[in-house]
Amino acid sequence: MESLTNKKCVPCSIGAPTLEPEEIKKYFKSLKGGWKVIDNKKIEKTYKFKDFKEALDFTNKVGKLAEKEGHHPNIHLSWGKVVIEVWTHKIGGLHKNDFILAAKIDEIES
Ligand SMILES: C[C@H](O)[C@H](O)[C@H]1CNC2=NC(N)=NC(=O)C2=N1
Repeated sequence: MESLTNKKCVPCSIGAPTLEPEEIKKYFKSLKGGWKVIDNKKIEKTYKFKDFKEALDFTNKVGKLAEKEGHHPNIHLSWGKVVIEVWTHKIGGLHKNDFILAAKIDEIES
């Protein structure tokens, strides 16, 4: 499968189907390590940093990426740590967009 980082998030409409478990497995395999699938409804990863400022810088870069992609994670910022959760709120589950965004977050140089 072509790298997810070469793809762009596309607007998805209400009522679009969520990914089936087999599809989730397929896209999950192409992500870097550290991601977890939660109840086949969302994906989550914890990033560690040396202090609050580095965690905040990373958070801001994720925010900029999300705005560019038009697809947004939940971001939990604390001292030395950022927890990223990704799912498609509009459909209440996972969409290919979530894996594209996750792959691009992993490309961010902290
Ligand atoms: C209008 C706007 O494009 C939509 O609400 C987008 C924004 N970013 C989004 N991000 C995520 N994760 N899920 C959505 O359903 C979603 N919808």
